[in-house]
Amino acid sequence: MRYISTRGDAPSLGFEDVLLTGLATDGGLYVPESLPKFSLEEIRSWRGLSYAELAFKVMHPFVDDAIPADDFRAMLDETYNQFAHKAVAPLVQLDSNEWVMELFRGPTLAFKDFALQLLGRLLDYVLEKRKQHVVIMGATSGDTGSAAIEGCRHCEHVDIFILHPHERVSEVQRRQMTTVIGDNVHNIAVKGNFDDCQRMVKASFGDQSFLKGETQLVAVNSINWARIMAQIVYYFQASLALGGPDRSMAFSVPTGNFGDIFAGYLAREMGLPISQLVIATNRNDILHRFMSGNRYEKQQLEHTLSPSMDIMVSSNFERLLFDLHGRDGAAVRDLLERAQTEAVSIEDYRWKSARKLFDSDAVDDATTCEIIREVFDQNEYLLDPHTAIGVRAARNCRRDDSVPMITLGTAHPAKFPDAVKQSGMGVKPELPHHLADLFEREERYTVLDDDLKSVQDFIASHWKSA
Ligand SMILES: Cc1ncc(COP(=O)(O)O)c(C=O)c1O
Ligand SMILES: N[C@@H](CCOP(=O)(O)O)C(=O)O
Repeated sequence: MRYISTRGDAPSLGFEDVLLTGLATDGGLYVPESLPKFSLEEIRSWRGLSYAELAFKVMHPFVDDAIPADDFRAMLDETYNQFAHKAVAPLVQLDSNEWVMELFRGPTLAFKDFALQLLGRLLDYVLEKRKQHVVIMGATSGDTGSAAIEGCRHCEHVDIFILHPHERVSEVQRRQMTTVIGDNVHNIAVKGNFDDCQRMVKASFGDQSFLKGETQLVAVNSINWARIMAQIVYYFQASLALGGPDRSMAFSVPTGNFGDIFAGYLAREMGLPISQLVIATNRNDILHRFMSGNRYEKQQLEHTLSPSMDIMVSSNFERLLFDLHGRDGAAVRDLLERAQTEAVSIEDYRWKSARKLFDSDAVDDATTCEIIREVFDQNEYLLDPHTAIGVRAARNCRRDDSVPMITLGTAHPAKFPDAVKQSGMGVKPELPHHLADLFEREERYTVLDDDLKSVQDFIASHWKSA
């Protein structure tokens, strides 16, 4: 399997190199040159497989011969055996034909564990083979950071630097990152927002001279293809559990960086019958505005009760635009360069083809609280604010009641006790046992200005060999 850039002007890479990359040299994102396609018969034959076995079927074509099949299987077993539920991604029914897929049963309580616990193992494997050291640089609005740290903290050949927006993540999220004390773990609180953090990460991938050629950067954000690849699997899992592929499914996806929903789009392209994908955003609704009116226009980023989705520049939207433009990298580059400074649209027929599959909704904080209360009253089931946005959008956008509607439950409510409290809920979501003493643990992090040079100087002077 070869991977090509969405901007059409970077060398194609194999899986191992794509794993060790962030942005392509032309500033684009890597995507598979062609997607594996599965027949309904083949998908049907996967009924009854364990999550790890299913993950192997779905992901192996992407990994190809870069990792021997038995080694890859062992990594998948290890990764998904550490989840707290036997089903790994259990489904909870809210109403007739309405479901939440709980993606928060991994060690750091968010969907990021599905890819990042695997990514840590993949990196360890490849770096050990190459005897190579790398510096991981990632941006987080709260969840990627802790999952990446958990996934990579034991990697011998890695230093990990995670940038989070200072005072803009929940206290639980911050502590999940900053209480992991290790010589190779570095948390930076940036006086800015998530977009500022992500901008610095991308700029650093574009020019790595601050590392003086002594090591290289690797991405843990969903700009790294391996993240998207691992997130495709649970769409197959949910569908198979509810009668797929012999019936079509709809998914509602709490969306920020557009990685999770792009994985759903790929599952469909690979042959899984999906009739609807709902983009569920908070007030930072650039994607909803684009889907409703074909106008892609950045606005001021707002702080909401769903902080992990406080994102304006959704990296993976570029991967969808690439497909919408017939994989014309030059057209994508031109569009995104213009989008830096002005509102942009795409040709009507391209936009309409996106609209055939994607619906969208934007949910404000008051409505988020309302839906948390409503679902708790009806089902005695506590939603986190991100999942609540997904449930609300699912209900608003549903096209066909006979099609199962599955909302991706992207985080555990215990990560956001303040939002739960603001919803007027009398219940306090408990942290699971392994995090019960989180508030007593020592924290370590460095606060820096929103300044690229300060961040790069910090990294240059703190990675192991520096
Ligand atoms: C809890 C939660 N829900 C939803 C999202 C949005 O996912 P994506 O960025 O893949 O669109 C994120 C962060 O990305 C998240 O942490
Ligand atoms: N919500 C994310 C933001 C980063 O998204 P990613 O999927 O590209 O890593 C977070 O919690 O950090």
